[in-house]
Amino acid sequence: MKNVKLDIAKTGIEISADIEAKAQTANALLHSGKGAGNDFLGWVHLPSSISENEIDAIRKEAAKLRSKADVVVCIGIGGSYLGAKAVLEAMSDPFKLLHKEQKDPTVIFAGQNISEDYTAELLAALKEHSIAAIVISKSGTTTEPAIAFRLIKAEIEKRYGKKEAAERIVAITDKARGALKTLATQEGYPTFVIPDDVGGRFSVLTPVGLLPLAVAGVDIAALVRGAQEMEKATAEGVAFKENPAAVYAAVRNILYNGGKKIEILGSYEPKLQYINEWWKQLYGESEGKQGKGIFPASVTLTADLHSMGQYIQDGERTLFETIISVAKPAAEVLIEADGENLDGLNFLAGKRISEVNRMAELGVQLAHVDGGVPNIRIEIPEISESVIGGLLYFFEKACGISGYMLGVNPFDQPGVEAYKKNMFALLDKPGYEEASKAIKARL
Ligand SMILES: O=P(O)(O)OC[C@H]1OC(O)[C@H](O)[C@@H](O)[C@@H]1O
Repeated sequence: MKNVKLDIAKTGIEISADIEAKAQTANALLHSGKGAGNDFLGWVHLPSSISENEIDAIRKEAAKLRSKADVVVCIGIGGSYLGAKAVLEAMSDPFKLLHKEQKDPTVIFAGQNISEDYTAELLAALKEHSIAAIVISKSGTTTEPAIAFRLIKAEIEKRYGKKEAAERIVAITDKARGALKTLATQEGYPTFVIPDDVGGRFSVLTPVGLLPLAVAGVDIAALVRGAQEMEKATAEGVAFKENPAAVYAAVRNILYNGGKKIEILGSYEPKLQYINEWWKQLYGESEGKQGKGIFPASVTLTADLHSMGQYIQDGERTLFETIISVAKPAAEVLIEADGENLDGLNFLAGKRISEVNRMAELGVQLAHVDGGVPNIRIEIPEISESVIGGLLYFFEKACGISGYMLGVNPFDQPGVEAYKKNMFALLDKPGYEEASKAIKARL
């Protein structure tokens, strides 16, 4: 697959016929729909099922928000946040806001925490801008985004009136259930549906990811195109060695069973930092259950070599590393010669920054391998919408395969409820009276 080249040579692993067969069976199970959690397999064929009309409808709504607001607040958490955030960061100039001219509205995020300071500073900054909001929640009942939306909705209504608020707020939620659906219907907000059979962490290629990205000026058709190509490249019937998702899942499985319990995803391109965060939810919620699962961690390089490098090189040998390696930077910056050479860097004169970055990457790879950290390399040709779309689907497909190989249902997240019950009990939510008494006694 040209957009995702998987190199497992530095893991030192030979994949046995048995593991290969297990990976192929797991992939076939995703396609047959006979495995655990099979009511959440809508993402498998999602890319190829997105129609031009759907893309057009999303673009149309995005154009409306773009025309009305210079800041669009995107409210959501977990799978209703991380996909859009990840792609937006990957596709954005990190210094965009320093430019005097802004051609696209700024998409910012809320509802991904319950920090009073974050909320206060956000509301204060919004005062200086025309605003709109996209509120996203599959269940329609998640506390963090609901609180943020209550405040942003009030701000929009106060400024523009209720009628205009319905032109500036878009809801993305379940087709029928949940408080957000009821509210959106009552207030007359335009609404996009998150399909029943697509779980939050697999929803980046639904309006959940696509609408905020279209508002920000990201080419969503290219994103989807890249995912469609990857859907084909990882389909059932593709030979194991040709299917990067199956190979990645198989190698992870072997490493895990050999005692490597922590996977560190990293990249030498800081723009990909939130791809790591999106990936952590995808793999953490899908695999971390029944006392099992690789713990997904991440680093941004080379920054974290100066903080986590020591541990990775020399700490507990329970780690392996997966590096997303970008073959071609979009820009070119040369290191110049300096007459005085006081910093001693003239040996780098005439080289591109990316050459130094590449040598850092290759040097680190060998050092970590020598230190007992197997290294998986995922090479992508560039950071573009279609490549990122392919990368997202690659990780999703590999996650489904990997979860089935591990023997868990990769599509539920029962463990997430425990903290919610405690929080509601502590906040005296109606219906939690008994739990409230019990938990307060434990404080
Ligand atoms: O989209 P929502 O229903 O608001 O859910 C947002 C997030 O909340 C959770 O508690 C789940 O663990 C996540 O899987 C989900 O993505």
